[in-house]
Amino acid sequence: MLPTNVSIFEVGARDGLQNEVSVPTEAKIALIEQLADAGVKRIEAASFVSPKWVPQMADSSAVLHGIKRQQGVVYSALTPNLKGLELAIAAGADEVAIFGAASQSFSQKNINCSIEESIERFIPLMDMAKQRNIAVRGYVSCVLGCPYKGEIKASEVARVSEILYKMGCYEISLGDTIGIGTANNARRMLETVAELVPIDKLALHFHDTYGQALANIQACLPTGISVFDSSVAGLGGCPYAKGASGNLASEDLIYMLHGMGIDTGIDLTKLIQAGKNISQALGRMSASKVANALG
Ligand SMILES: CC(C)(COP(=O)([O-])OP(=O)([O-])OC[C@H]1O[C@@H](n2cnc3c(N)ncnc32)[C@H](O)[C@@H]1OP(=O)([O-])[O-])[C@@H](O)C(=O)NCCC(=O)NCCSC(=O)C[C@@](C)(O)CC(=O)[O-]
Repeated sequence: MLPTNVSIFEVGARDGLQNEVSVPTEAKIALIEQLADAGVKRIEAASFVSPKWVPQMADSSAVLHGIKRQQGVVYSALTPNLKGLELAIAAGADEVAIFGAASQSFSQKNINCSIEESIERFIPLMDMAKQRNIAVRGYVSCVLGCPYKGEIKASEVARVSEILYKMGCYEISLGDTIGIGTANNARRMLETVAELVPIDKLALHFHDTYGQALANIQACLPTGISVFDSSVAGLGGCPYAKGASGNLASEDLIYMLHGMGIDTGIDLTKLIQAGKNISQALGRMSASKVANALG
């Protein structure tokens, strides 16, 4: 059975803008406020990682301090370690996310340590988050393939996901970092992970590099999965996955879901405008087909 409503986790301001030319802090703040105005309830707004690694996110504290917050909206931030968590708390993040990978090579390139070392690094972060009552989301990258290693076993994705879940992450977002998956293997991977982590604790985070993200989501919907990450205007990519395009465009996802009678609580017209505004600030066309067709 298909869900009647789903939750959209908007990652454009983080996953999107981390891989675009730097945009002014004011433009990031305007984007986040416009997303909230469009009815988006979960917004990844910042990333407290090393500014040497990802300079585009160096103004994360100013972004979180600068936004006018809307009640009922959760503003989240990426945190790779304890230092990141401390900075995120000081900036007023409502929740944070840790990020691991199902590929050793990607883990090394992205966070400079092995999968096992990353888990060790997350332990004090999880302890402090618990003490401070901050919810933690977990990402697993490379769930359908790795830019360095190639094929990734679904059993490895399930293993890492279960570890993050058991450590206390309230939700595990499964990242097809390079957008390489196709419908049948996306569904098989999800079903394998769901043997170890309840389906209502999982989210899908599909990049659209090969134009497969919508088809993959549609193939996964009958499993009962109901949380999807997407990026307004299809912003972004991943700095440690060369050639990866942005996440699935939120406008395209919402158009499809509404067309299927699945509610998201998001005003598509306002969302398209938010996407147009940030695309303009970046000096490029939106990567959303729906935004371009309706605009
Ligand atoms: C994890 C580290 C920090 C390890 O980096 P490292 O160099 O191994 O760490 P370190 O502990 O030796 O620290 C090096 C320097 O960074 C500083 N530092 C250390 N931590 C922080 C922090 N939190 N905030 C600010 N500064 C920090 C630290 O203070 C030190 O500064 P220095 O003494 O040289 O001046 C680094 O590898 C890093 O920042 N990586 C982040 C890479 C990244 O952001 N990737 C993109 C996000 S993941 C993604 O997009 C995938 C996802 C989630 O969307 C899902 C998908 O699509 O698959």
